[in-house]
Amino acid sequence: MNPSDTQRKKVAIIGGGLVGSLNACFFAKRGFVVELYESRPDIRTSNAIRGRSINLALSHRGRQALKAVGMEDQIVSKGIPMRARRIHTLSGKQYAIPYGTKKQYILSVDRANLNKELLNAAEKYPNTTLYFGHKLLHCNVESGLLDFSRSDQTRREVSCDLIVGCDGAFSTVRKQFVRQTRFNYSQTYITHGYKELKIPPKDGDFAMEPNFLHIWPRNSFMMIALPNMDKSFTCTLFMPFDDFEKLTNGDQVLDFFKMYFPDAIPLMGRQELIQEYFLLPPQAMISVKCSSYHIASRCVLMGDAAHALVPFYGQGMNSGFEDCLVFDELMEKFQNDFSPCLPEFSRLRVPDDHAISDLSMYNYVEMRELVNSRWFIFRKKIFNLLHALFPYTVIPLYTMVTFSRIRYHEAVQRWKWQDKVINRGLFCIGAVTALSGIYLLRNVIKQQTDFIIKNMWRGDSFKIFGNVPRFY
Ligand SMILES: Cc1cc2nc3c(=O)[nH]c(=O)nc-3n(C[C@H](O)[C@H](O)[C@H](O)COP(=O)(O)OP(=O)(O)OC[C@H]3O[C@@H](n4cnc5c(N)ncnc54)[C@H](O)[C@@H]3O)c2cc1C
Ligand SMILES: COc1ccc2c(c1)CN(c1nc(C(=O)N(C)c3cc(Cl)c(F)cc3C(=O)O)c(Cl)s1)C2
Repeated sequence: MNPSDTQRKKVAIIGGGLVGSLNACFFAKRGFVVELYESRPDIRTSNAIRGRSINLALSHRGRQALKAVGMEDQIVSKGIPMRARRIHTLSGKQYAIPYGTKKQYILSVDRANLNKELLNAAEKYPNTTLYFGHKLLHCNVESGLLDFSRSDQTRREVSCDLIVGCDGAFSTVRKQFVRQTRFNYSQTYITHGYKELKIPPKDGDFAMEPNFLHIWPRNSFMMIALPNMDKSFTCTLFMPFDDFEKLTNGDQVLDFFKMYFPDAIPLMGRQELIQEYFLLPPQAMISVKCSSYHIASRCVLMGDAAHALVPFYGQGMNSGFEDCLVFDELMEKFQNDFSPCLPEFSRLRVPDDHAISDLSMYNYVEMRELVNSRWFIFRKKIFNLLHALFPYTVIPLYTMVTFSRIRYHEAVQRWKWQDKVINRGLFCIGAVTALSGIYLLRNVIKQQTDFIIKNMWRGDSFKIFGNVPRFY
């Protein structure tokens, strides 16, 4: 399709969150007429109480998408590198587990600032218009008609050539897919919730080492902390709702933190901890999977609207950003023709997003229960040793996920293959060791037996048992 055609095509992006605002940049850059509709007020001007300075981990996939619209340097410059995990043990001992080489680090970025910068970037394109206070009520995919309710309670109907649903985990656009034949959908609320707490700066500086993702793993629950540009940390406490419900007053919260996160109390401040803790109820986490992501050549889902992940791999935004990048790569391949592009996007992206969804759920278990088990730590050490010896053959799963654009489902396949080889290798090493031990033991027993028989025959019993007093 030639450029003039794109200028006649209108793309309606539903949702002005992280993925919707990035998508607006991609489509505007291609010359389409872009209209972005966001139900909330403009976060750049509204005096909405700046909630927690919620931050996110930005990694390679997300950075590549930002790079494609010329935003990577601008966003990275406002991120804080995290070069390793810093594990806080119950005893107060801390140790670091590097993410990899000096070049392999993730970035802690401020969610609200990232969203504002992407909206500003989208708005700079003359062919882009942003509408806030526009909540999509219904969309007719066949006709391309969109029905909005506006903040002044009036209605507005809009038509477009392509609907891009970036309206998050509880997507209204996705609701239109349910009536499509062979559309599969599943959602799971996990039994854990999360609360966000804050570690303020101490004497004008970070209260902990800044260039780390801090983790307090405690089996059935855990807490993590990411650094902010204002030298504070945003802590996220993940715990079963049942356990949150047991902490109903300040004393119980303090006793809980004294028991499990004693080093965090002086950093947070006792009163501030209690105040922050009861500011909001624990938030739920949902995993959404669906397929396919498109309807004909008229509608496509991206980001959490297509695949909301539990956050235990830090890939929700990164995978949503990669959705935008993959779609743009396909638009390039198919010269902006929606007809081949949309089905190919679903064919490529559904297996990958389902793979990272499963991985995130698997990690939800692994990070809590296995991280303290000796076998788990032993295998991690073996894996890291093999990776050091064979860096291009044995690659840790999180390295493929976080520091490459290896397709998510291919990373899982490779990890399963590596895991099988290592397990077999460990089994063989174990078996050889056991057999060698048995063989050596057999020889020793045989020698001892021969020695005993030979000397008993000759009556020299003390040689057999050393200077044992003779009672007979
Ligand atoms: C605790 C936690 C930690 C996380 N940490 C990370 C991390 O470290 N790294 C990472 O990559 N990801 C992380 N994520 C995931 C990340 O936050 C999401 O994947 C990302 O925000 C998804 O962006 P989105 O634009 O698809 O959806 P959203 O951010 O949900 O945006 C959807 C937008 O659509 C709007 N909208 C909804 N309905 C309508 C409608 N009917 N009409 C108009 N507008 C509508 C909403 O107002 C919203 O602005 C985390 C998530 C959680 C919960
Ligand atoms: C703001 O709220 C949140 C909430 C959860 C996360 C993040 C930000 C950022 N997250 C990242 N996870 C990985 C990862 O690959 N794994 C396996 C990990 C998984 C867990 Cl749960 C963890 F605690 C550490 C690692 C780790 O390896 O450091 C990254 Cl790499 S970044 C999880």
